[in-house]
Amino acid sequence: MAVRIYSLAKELKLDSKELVDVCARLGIRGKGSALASLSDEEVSKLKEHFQGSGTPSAPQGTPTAPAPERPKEPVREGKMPVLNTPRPASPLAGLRKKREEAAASVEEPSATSNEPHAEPAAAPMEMSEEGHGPLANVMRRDDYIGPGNVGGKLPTIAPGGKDKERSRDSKQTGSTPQRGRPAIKLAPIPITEKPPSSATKKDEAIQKPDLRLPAEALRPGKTSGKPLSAHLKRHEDTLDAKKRGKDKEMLIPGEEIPASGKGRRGKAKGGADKDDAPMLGGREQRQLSRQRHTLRDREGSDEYRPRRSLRRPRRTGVSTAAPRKDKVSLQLPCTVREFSEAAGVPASQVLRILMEEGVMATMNALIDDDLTELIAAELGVNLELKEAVSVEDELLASIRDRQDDEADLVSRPPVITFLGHVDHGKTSLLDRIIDIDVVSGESGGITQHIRAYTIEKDGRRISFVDTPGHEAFTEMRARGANVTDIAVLVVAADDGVMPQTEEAISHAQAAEVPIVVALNKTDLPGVDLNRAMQGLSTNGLLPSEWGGDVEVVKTSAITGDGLDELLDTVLTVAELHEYKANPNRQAMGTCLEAQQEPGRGVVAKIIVQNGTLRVGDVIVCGQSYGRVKAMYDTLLPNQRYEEAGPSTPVNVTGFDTAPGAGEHFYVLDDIADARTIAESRSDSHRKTALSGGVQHVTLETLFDRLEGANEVQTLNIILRADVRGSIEAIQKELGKLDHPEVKIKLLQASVGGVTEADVTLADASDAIIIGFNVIADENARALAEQRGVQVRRYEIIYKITEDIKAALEGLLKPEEREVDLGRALVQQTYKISRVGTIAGCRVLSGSIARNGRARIIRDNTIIGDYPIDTLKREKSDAKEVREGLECGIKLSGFNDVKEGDLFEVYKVEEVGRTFEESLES
Ligand SMILES: Nc1nc2c(ncn2[C@@H]2O[C@H](COP(=O)(O)OP(=O)(O)OP(=O)(O)O)[C@@H](O)[C@H]2O)c(=O)[nH]1
Repeated sequence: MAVRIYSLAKELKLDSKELVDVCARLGIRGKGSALASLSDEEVSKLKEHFQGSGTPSAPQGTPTAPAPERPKEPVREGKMPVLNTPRPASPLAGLRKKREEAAASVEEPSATSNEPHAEPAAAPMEMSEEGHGPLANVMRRDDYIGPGNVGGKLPTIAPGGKDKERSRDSKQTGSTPQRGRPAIKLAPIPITEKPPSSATKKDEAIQKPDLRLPAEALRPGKTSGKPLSAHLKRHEDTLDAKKRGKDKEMLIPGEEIPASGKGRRGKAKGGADKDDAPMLGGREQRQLSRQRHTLRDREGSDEYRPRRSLRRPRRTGVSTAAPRKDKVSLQLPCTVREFSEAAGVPASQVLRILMEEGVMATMNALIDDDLTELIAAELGVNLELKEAVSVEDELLASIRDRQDDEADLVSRPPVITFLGHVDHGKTSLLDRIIDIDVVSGESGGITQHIRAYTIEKDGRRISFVDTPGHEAFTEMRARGANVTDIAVLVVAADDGVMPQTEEAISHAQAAEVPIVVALNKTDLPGVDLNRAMQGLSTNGLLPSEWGGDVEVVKTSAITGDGLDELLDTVLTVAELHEYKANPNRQAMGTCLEAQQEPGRGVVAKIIVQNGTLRVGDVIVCGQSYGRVKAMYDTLLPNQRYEEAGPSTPVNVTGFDTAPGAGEHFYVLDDIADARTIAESRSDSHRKTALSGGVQHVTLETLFDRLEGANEVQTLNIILRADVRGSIEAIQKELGKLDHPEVKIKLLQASVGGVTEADVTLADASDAIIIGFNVIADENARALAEQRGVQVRRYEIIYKITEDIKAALEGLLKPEEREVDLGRALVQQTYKISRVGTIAGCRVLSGSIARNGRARIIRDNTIIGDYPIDTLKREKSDAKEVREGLECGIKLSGFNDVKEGDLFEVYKVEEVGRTFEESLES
């Protein structure tokens, strides 16, 4: 089983990129990305490598000795002020001066690497005389505890005293015990690095303390959290108070004054001396002097107000970024923005990882499951997937999943669709059937636009859905609407089974509906019914009169022969299948088509599949919703109905917009719910469209589909080949492929080029198309691209099975890729002696390049593949000739070019691997 590099990296606790590098070093080729897969052999090789190198975290083969364990210190919880170096202009100028003096008098610390930051930082604050300086009360708070003694005894180092803790420490480390140091109280610092060994400590040069006082430490606020700023604030107030006189103390509104006389007030009253002044400097000092000035001017006046507004509000500096999370709960697929918000990492970081993987994305781009996993692995985030629960799921699940009681179920009319080759008589037969009904007086005039109607035969009702062809029938299936219960395959007795008959059979079989054959035009003289029956047998429909299980009814739309029998047969098949529904529930069904009609608004032709639809019902269908205003008969435009039961087609008005053909409709209780569902669908539809639409299975993605799937999967294939012999040979080869987890189902195998119908069928059945020695026509190619259907071309039979086998094992490696350049039609040929045949061509699409190769297509079949020898445009050599222009092409080694031949020009190139391709590498 292949394993992705990033998964293995995760397992080995390595960086994906590191593992990619190791792959390169070990000679494991083609693993340029963390998404690349590794075979079992490669995985073992890598694991062996890491085992050999001692530890996976040292892929270079240099095992690192584990750092000595330092006894764990309990870290106090809560906010830790990070100490940053103050700026010169800060009001701490005086303080800094004192600190420097203190630093000079204090011996350089020889503590461990995580200590010097905090220890000296606190020192200056304690440098006030006898520990009674302005900071003393702040720093004496229990919040500040010396390192190495957190949670234990406060390691107070009194000036001139002996610090027992430190002496002990010094003995251990071999450094000189320190004496006469000022009292130092330190805040605990979370330990982020392992301390160096004692040996390292000895050798380590004594460093100057790195003093950092953070902005937070200087900011005013609640005194408990910001000691320095609180101190400064108090200091200013002291000065103010002093200036205003002993008895006149100005209180700043909102400012708290400590009740205790030991605080700043006590000090102020005790006489703030001039030594306090240098504690302030820079901007604050200037502001203060201005304030004092004003105070002096206004003292005693009534309009006096403290000049608080002179101080600029300081920025809080609070980060608004979401905190980074270790575990992320996400619903996939998600956008870059959603991932970044959920994980609390900057989107730019996510985009950078994507870029490193060669994926250029934007904030709103959807990232698929694998990439999301990769990003999570790169960021060390644990990804937890949430089940997608849409509004629709919540509201409609109960309706959809509601199982009807057996007792509530009643028989419903079967829904019949007529399929078959063009001009074999589908419309004529249906017209005739309705004529019968008209004759019986049960239905009125026939409108040719009607595509769904119900008739009665011997008191039993039958509903017909007259889709224009099997493609429309399949189109409906592609949208998940299998409205048809029984398919009537119309085969003209004179023509027999034709290409479109074969297609129709495939479509009906893929839909897994019973087929009844109407062998039509039996009135024609000299028709060979046996030949038609033979054709049906060859295509897997063995007539019942030949011992098979397919009912073949001989009909004539002209004479009306066999029509009753056809209807009887259909009703019998329906009885066998027991189509039932519960008319006593809210209606659900499918929209067949919808259009905007002048005067009536949106008119949707719908078929009720279960329940009963009534006028006034709230209805939601795809991205449309509304209340049923009126219901009309599908044959008689003015015939109104109040309700429509199961299997009844009706024209409905009341939708806000025209729902799409094939969309399911549901009746809800609340119009607000209907609106919510319609809007949420419209949103998700837009999202899907932006992310490139639905992706069908491809041989490259087949393996991914199999991974993690519990049930046996089916790989649906539509085969097109040049001759029937090829089909038989390929069928035989495919039959040999036996995989426990995958069943290969050949939905259709026919001769000729790939058509739009094939693509529609592949779209509806999630199939891949294999073209053997044939190509896809222009429309089919465009449709396949639009629908995301894979069309693979082969010229060697065993290569097909080889590729499928490789795809099943997840090892399909397209090293070379054919890039289609353009197509040119041969309009004239010129034979030039000693040169050969020159084809005068017109470029139909794309462009023709001189370094390309051309496949020669004659009658939809590839007859050869040759490199372009010469490309001329108006007598001069050309490198490239674009669409719409004429040119002369001489092929190397092929002179039998004929007018009407098509050159399909392509080039083979080693393409830089796209994401999908890299999945299988
Ligand atoms: N002799 C004879 N002619 C028939 C019969 N059924 C249909 N036709 C003729 O065959 C032609 C094609 O019939 P349609 O009913 O249009 O065939 P279709 O299969 O609906 O054709 P498309 O809708 O184009 O796919 C018409 O000229 C019909 O008159 C039949 O049973 N006998």
